[in-house]
Amino acid sequence: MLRWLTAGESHGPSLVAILEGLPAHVQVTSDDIADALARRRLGYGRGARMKFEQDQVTLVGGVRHGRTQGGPVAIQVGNTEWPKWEKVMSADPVDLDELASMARNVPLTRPRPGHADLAGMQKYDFDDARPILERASARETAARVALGRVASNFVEQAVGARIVSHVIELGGIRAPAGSWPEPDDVARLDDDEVRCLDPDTSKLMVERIDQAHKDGDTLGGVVEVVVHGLPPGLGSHVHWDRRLDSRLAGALMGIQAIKGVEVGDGFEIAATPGSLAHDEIVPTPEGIRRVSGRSGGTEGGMTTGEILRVRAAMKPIATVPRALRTVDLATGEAGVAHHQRSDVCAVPAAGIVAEAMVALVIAEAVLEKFGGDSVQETRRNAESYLDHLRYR
Ligand SMILES: Cc1cc2nc3c(=O)[nH]c(=O)nc-3n(C[C@H](O)[C@H](O)[C@H](O)COP(=O)(O)O)c2cc1C
Ligand SMILES: C=C(O[C@@H]1CC(C(=O)O)=C[C@@H](OP(=O)(O)O)[C@H]1O)C(=O)O
Repeated sequence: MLRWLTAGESHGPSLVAILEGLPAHVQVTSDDIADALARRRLGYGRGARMKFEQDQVTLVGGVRHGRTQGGPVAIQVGNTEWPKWEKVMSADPVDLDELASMARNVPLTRPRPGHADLAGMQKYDFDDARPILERASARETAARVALGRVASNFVEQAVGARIVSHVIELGGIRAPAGSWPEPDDVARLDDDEVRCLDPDTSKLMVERIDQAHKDGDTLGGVVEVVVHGLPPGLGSHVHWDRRLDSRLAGALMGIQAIKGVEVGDGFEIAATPGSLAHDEIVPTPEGIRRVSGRSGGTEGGMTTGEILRVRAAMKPIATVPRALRTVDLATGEAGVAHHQRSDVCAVPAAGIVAEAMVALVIAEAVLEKFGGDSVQETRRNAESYLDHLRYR
């Protein structure tokens, strides 16, 4: 069983993440993880914080000389902004008079519609949104991306599968259907890119972000994760919680601000007649193949061996500069939501987080199917399964 956990706050000293259950000999370095984190930071539309804050990666357990050892992998992602927040976010008690005088510590009592502020304050009994937003913040996704990189190295080394993503919709602008990124399309973005494959659509998306920025507004969109090279038979039809599509949907929905998930052509398939909705199966010189990929590479909750494709819809950022109506919980009066700064759009970053979540789910499914205490054992088991497949 693969288990993982993250801890840490947005303005804390660091995030920490643990991945338990991975075989030995998975090759991974702190540079690999730093590279994945750099991909998450970039993309047009992110706020000022992405420019000055740095992620500092330390592999603190489970890896020796660039290979996992079979024990839990522990990763720390330090935050270079910590010194500015040391008092406000101190784990130990601090002088309350000094704290009260700090601008950074003004109690946040005007909860933002769309963020975790109000429900969290009600549930956890706080009169300040700070303790809620610190953990709700998508800063935590840096820890998931760090784990996702370890998981995707394992998946690639065990079964040869590669995970990539792209932006297919942003601010209501949709990329032309039908093109998917290739396994090597994992380059970092330039500052003015949105990770959409179509250059003309990219340009329109960037303009849309500029317009939203000018208007004091924020944007959402849709990302698609594509996995190349999976064997058939990961996941299972036999029980709801073993279906791979169900597990992928849960993992993607667990990303901050994701409000919808599709597998393959998802909702569009619901409006298509059955004669056109499914992926017909044909014999080819290379073996049994599907002529199309509408199902997104799963049937019966199992991978089909074709390209896996899942989508996640991200709502617009909740910290809207043109602030939304709320209630000031300190006075009970109507007011507008607190706002200091925010991303205008974080859809390209969400794609990288989605890759990480998919990597963790696939890594778990690979281990369930093939087992192995070393990555070479997993690989042998996977090769043997493929060699003995009755229908290929
Ligand atoms: C990569 C990424 C960056 C985000 N940046 C912001 C941000 O700058 N401001 C904001 O209000 N929400 C941001 N969010 C979304 C909030 O974290 C999210 O809306 C909040 O935690 C409430 O959770 P929910 O939207 O799932 O209900 C971001 C989400 C992601 C995935
Ligand atoms: C720090 C990150 O994202 C943050 C996620 C986030 C939120 O509310 O989710 C709000 C913003 O932080 P702040 O309110 O401090 O400007 C983002 O910058 C990150 O992705 O590393």
